[in-house]
Amino acid sequence: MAMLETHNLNKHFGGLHVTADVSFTLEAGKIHCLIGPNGAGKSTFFRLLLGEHQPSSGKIMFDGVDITRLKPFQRINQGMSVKFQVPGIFSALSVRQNLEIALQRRLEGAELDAEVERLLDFLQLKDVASQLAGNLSHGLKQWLEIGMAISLKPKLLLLDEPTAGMSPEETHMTGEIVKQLNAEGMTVLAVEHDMAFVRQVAHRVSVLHFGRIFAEGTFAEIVADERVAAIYLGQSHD
Ligand SMILES: Nc1ncnc2c1ncn2[C@@H]1O[C@H](COP(=O)(O)OP(=O)(O)OP(=O)(O)O)[C@@H](O)[C@H]1O
Repeated sequence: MAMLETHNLNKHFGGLHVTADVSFTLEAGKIHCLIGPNGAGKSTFFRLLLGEHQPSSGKIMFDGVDITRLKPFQRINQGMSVKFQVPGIFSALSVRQNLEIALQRRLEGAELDAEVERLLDFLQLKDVASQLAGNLSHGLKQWLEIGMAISLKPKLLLLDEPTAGMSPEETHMTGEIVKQLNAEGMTVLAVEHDMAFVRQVAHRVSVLHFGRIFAEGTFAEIVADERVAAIYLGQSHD
């Protein structure tokens, strides 16, 4: 079953055709990675899914509902959640307080406390629970962000370059977090440059190029595809 589908999605910025006729399916229960060279249109496609951009034409279905014209908050209410690269945490509050605030929309009392502890443990944030979120290392901040993004138990978690700026160890740990969330039932779509992460987590990979889906398959199929290698030649991958 499809968790998310786009049908002939298009986005123009003036004369620039940035999302070009994208028909994309994200199967429920999968981890799907979206890759592509710089400027391929990954961020724009992501923002169309979130409702931060309106498509010029086409349709977006989320868990059987047409969300094409829904506002971002309405999509969140339907069970979509996003972790951006830009921090959305409260720097002047402790790690624990950040999680409490995020979870308060869903839980209270002993259930809230138990879930805060569970997330601190799961995200390896127990030792820094009383530190100010603003003082965390880059990697720990990203995991706190993931904790906040999953606080409403979304059906679909969207991750925008979740491992940007991370060490290989932090990248690996992020992959393990994502795999565990997926094992518990969450569908995940990640825009990612780091191929080690993509190899670690992706059930399926889509390659965007000039705003179109250029290739799609398993990680092994994508890395073996000479056409995909060719579009990356001469590019720095961040
Ligand atoms: N708001 C906008 N107005 C005009 N052009 C835009 C806008 N947003 C994106 N673009 C253009 O659309 C193209 C695709 O950009 P986008 O950021 O979606 O690519 P990307 O694949 O996410 O790139 P990167 O990997 O470098 O972040 C670029 O040429 C960009 O300049």
